[in-house]
Amino acid sequence: MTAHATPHPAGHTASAAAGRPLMTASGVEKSYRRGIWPARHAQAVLKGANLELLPGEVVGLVGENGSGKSTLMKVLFGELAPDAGTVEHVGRLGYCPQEPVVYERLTCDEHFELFGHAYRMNPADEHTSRRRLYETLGFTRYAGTRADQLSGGTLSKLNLGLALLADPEVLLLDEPYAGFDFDTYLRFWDLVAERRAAGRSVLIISHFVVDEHRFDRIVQLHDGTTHDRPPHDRPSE
Ligand SMILES: Nc1ncnc2c1ncn2[C@@H]1O[C@H](COP(=O)(O)OP(=O)(O)OP(=O)(O)O)[C@@H](O)[C@H]1O
Repeated sequence: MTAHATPHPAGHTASAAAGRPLMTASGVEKSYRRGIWPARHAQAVLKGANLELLPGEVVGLVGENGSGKSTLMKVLFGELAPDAGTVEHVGRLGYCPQEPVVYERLTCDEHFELFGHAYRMNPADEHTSRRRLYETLGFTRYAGTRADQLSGGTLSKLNLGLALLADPEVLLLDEPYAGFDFDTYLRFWDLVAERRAAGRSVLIISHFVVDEHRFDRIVQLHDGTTHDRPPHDRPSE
């Protein structure tokens, strides 16, 4: 369950109103141990990555396969501890991992109920949010279906819905729309636009150049460090 959210510390709204970053990562380093003895070695994936997410910003995280995008996102969410560096955030975090983390035997409704409890939402708010997510993402008819009987695309909708349930200040999405049909894909971007308008921050790992105009800013991960993508590398709109 912690794959999708963290509790809600006090004082989050004041910071968003002041326009201070909702998330700041500085000097993040992370290595993985690889191989078996005597060839065991550490592979440095992040070598001082920095990231700042401001209220109302939708930021794209790009980089070639294996550059460390998912690793950075896991560190931002707190699923992985960095070897060095700091990550701070304000308010609630929503996280949509690349591989859906769900309970096979629970229905979609039961997932929302469970996550609503974990977020300490009151049941009426949870129901309203759940209904809206079913409608927006188009999977109301699967409310009573168990996760192990869902198609890949519907599972992705549930994964995203759980990350959005509690209206998090910071939303971290790891390739969230890979399995979506075109209508859902467009509705996904409507949801993202709503979050921007509400002063929330969204970080999205994306491989699609055609989506780059939808971001306010693009951060590229290369050789373990983050770089702002220069405007001239962006496609014309
Ligand atoms: N748990 C792990 N143990 C060891 N190595 C790992 C682990 N997770 C990732 N790696 C390695 O770290 C590097 C970065 O992986 P990561 O998944 O963060 O990259 P990515 O940019 O998200 O890739 P992609 O675009 O293919 O999704 C890769 O070389 C990968 O093999």
